[in-house]
Amino acid sequence: MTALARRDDRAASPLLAVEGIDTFYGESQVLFDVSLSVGPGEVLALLGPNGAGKTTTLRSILGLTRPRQGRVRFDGAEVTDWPTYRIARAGIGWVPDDRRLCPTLTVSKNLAIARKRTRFRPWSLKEACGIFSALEHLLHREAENLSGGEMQMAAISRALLGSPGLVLLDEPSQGLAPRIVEDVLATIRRLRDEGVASIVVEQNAALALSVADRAVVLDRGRIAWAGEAGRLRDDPVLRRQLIGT
Ligand SMILES: Nc1ncnc2c1ncn2[C@@H]1O[C@H](COP(=O)(O)OP(=O)(O)OP(=O)(O)O)[C@@H](O)[C@H]1O
Repeated sequence: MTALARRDDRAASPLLAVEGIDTFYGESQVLFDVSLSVGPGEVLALLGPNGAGKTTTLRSILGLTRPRQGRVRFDGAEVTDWPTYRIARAGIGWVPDDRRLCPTLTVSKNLAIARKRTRFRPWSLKEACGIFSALEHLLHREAENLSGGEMQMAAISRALLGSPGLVLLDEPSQGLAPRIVEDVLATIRRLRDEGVASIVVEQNAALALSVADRAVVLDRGRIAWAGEAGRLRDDPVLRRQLIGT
């Protein structure tokens, strides 16, 4: 296959395709035949009640909890069996719900070790500081001394410095002051404008739907609903039925 044909192939298929995955913790099945896709620059809200399987879906995409059935394809390659570091290097960034920075390293060091080159757009430290103006003043602080909001800024910036084509954000608004939540939403919109896709897992469905193009709702490990985010945004009855909010 020529390089041009490969590029055409990539353009025609979704950036990420999760196809019929079943994921287990030990003998306990948590995901049942879950499928979803995300196009380049698209924002997908992944919603559902507590324990529905949202984080497990992100973990399955990253190879942290490997699906037993089904496939995960990213950027034209099947990555289902790849180790997590290779999936990250292919261009998937992760902002976990507990942020997971190295506590004894400075923010600057945390960001430096995350820096990667992928085939996607690179992000500089200066650009990250442009998005989160407070970041510049935090660079020399140890991560363990940051507030929740500061940690979130650092965790999102770390994902950006990995040059992602897709960022997985797990509960990005959790515990944040409204002003920082606004910065996080603005970042997701900026990523979309730059062609970087996101999957946003949120307890706050209204918040995720305010930036999402499409939404998928999980219920007890199964897809309960999938469609345009605007439909859920504009239909509080349907939203209550599906998510309980
Ligand atoms: N490490 C684990 N070992 C065993 N079971 C787990 C583990 N992690 C999660 N589970 C179970 O898997 C199910 C799905 O959990 P998951 O965290 O994916 O849901 P979630 O939709 O992200 O929930 P929440 O919104 O509460 O974070 C739950 O029943 C949970 O108890």
